[in-house]
Amino acid sequence: MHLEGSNLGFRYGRGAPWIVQGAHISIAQGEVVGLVGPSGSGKTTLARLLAGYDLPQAGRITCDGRPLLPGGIQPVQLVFQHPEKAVNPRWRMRRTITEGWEPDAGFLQTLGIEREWLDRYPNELSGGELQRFCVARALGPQTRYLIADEMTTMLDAITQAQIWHTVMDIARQRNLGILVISHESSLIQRLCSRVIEWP
Ligand SMILES: Nc1ncnc2c1ncn2[C@@H]1O[C@H](COP(=O)(O)OP(=O)(O)OP(=O)(O)O)[C@@H](O)[C@H]1O
Repeated sequence: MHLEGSNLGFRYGRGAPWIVQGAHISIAQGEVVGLVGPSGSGKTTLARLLAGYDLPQAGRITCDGRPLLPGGIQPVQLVFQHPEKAVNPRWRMRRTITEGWEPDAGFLQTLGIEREWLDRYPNELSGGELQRFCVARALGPQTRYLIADEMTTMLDAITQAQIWHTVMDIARQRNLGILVISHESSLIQRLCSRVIEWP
């Protein structure tokens, strides 16, 4: 069982330079893989392809042997650096969190989400509080692979450690594959059993 991209090619429009070209990547179920590389080299672009946000113009992506399907609940979930861009500002957090699945109180507690935050709007939460919701939302029962693109970069060290501790626990229990994209080499070393140098 793998999340796999083969011979991937992607560019932002015809005539634009190829950002991803001839790329192969494979993440096994249960594996935690780091992806490191210079700024602007296409890591987020690759993450978006692997999560089905954009379609590659060349190559193919499979998740546990099957192509990613548009719409519906996705087995590959992507969490970005900026949670405020990933939520609907007009929805209270209860609606955002239950859009894809209904985590119980115990699950929310493991991510340090307080019950009264559910009635707030995104702009009434700190970045770290909001990112906990984005992480919770991404960890529904259908999730097989998580792509963490600078997921905790903007958080303080304690919050970062708490979130990763919980995510790694859940990943172990459910045998999730994780791709960790980060410029923080200490984080990558701590979490990952394998590191891909990009491009
Ligand atoms: N929507 C877009 N339209 C056009 N070009 C884009 C778009 N998004 C990204 N790019 C360009 O694609 C290239 C790769 O960007 P990407 O965000 O994938 O890099 P990255 O490796 O994740 O960078 P960083 O480490 O700084 O986050 C950059 O040159 C960027 O300017």
